[in-house]
Amino acid sequence: PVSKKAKMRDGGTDELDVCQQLLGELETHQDAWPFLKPVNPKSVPGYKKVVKKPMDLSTIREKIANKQYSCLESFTDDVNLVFDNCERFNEDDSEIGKAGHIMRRFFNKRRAELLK
Ligand SMILES: CO[C@H](O)CCc1ccc(O)cc1
Repeated sequence: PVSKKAKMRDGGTDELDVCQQLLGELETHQDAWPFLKPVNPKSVPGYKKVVKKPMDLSTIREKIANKQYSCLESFTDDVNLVFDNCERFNEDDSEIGKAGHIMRRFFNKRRAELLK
């Protein structure tokens, strides 16, 4: 049987490449500014209580570097967590709320394009 290792990249783009490509595009998007670094719970009243699992793009970058994602799905779960947290804490028509919706739509579109 094909070993797990043997399934690894053969010059083709494996799932890790897709994660790194998508993360790079999210980090450089003009509306990424609310999501680049962890929210400082000391500077945002209520955030620590409301948002049970904080997540941001720099933490996702670190998790990729530490090989903490087993597949594109586990990476996608963390990206969605960023935008789900944003919806919980921000009105849809606020500056940050609007940025979250734009970024989520962009991610879903680019992920579909890269997987085609
Ligand atoms: C991704 O940003 C977080 O949802 C925090 C948003 C926020 C930060 C400070 C404020 O005064 C209001 C909202």
